[in-house]
Amino acid sequence: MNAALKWQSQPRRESDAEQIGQLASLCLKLEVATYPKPGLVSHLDNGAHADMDAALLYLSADTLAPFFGDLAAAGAEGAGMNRLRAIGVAAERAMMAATSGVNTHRGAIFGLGLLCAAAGYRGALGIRKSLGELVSQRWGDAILSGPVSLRSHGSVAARSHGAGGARAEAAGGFRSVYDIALPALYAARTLAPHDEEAVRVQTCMTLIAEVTDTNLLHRGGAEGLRFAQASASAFLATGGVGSFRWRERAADIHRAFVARNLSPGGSADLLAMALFIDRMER
Ligand SMILES: CC(C)(COP(=O)(O)OP(=O)(O)OC[C@H]1O[C@@H](n2cnc3c(N)ncnc32)[C@H](O[C@H]2O[C@H](COP(=O)(O)OP(=O)(O)OP(=O)(O)O)[C@@H](O)[C@H]2O)[C@@H]1O)[C@@H](O)C(=O)NCCC(=O)NCCS
Ligand SMILES: Nc1ncnc2[nH]cnc12
Repeated sequence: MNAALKWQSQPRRESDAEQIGQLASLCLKLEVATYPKPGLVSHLDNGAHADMDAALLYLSADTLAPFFGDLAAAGAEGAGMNRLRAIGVAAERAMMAATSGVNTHRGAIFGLGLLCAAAGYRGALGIRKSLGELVSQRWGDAILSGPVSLRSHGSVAARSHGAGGARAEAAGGFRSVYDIALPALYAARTLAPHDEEAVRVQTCMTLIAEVTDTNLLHRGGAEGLRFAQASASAFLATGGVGSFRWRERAADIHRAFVARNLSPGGSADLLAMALFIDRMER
């Protein structure tokens, strides 16, 4: 792995907004520096994306670091959802300007941004609750009653298929991260000790197998989502990253997603959020 992507020191005081922002940005980069992730962009190829590559995702992650810091600072000051939303919208605008209009991290700005706000809030109050629980308790109602874009790919897919997407995930306290991703990540550290990239692949596959990812619905409909979930489940059922030649099998699945133009962008975001929570709640 690139030396620049190694963990720096953990935020010393959880209220240190700038460090929280840097950590969030680093988690986005670690997600990118993970191969094979089915259909997704990595440092090795662009997956099912004609308009994105790893350099663009790293640039996007760098652009977002100060906004994540601002969200942590706002959380520490007890900000309500309106203020967080204004910072989130400014971050989306900065991302679009930096990427010349490519949606690299809209979902991650939302989820990771709320977790940064919760980290700031938790540090300021000096309490020990989980970040997901804090997001749900402090901002959950406002997240669900806030404005919804009727035209976004996600909201169209959500309406057609009854999926909750990024909003329901956050309002519910990120159950996909706490109940799916983190247990997979901890178990993978036993399956593949000393190989954090393998740990991230196993966590990503587990998320794809279990989450209703609105990007998969948008690109492949219900059939695309079923194919993606079945492929990831089969990888896990035959030993995942603990099995012989797992890299080849994961790369085969990656190619099958690319051939079908499937990309689980929501699962990529949830992987980055799991890495963030793993560091912050250790
Ligand atoms: C709440 C918003 C995020 C609006 O969301 P939207 O209405 O679009 O609804 P969702 O589908 O729910 O999700 C948006 C993004 O979240 C990621 N995602 C998908 N499924 C899930 C899930 N189950 N749980 C959590 N997160 C999920 C996903 O983002 C990633 O994929 C994007 C790239 O994918 P790509 O395939 O390129 O997609 P497109 O560009 O759409 O299509 P193509 O043209 O390429 O085919 C990338 O963004 C990843 O991050 C979903 O896309 C939000 O916008 C909002 O309300 N914002 C306001 C700001 C705010 O309130 N902030 C709060 C404080 S920070
Ligand atoms: N690695 C990745 N590939 C494609 N879309 C993404 N959105 C967030 N991370 C992504």
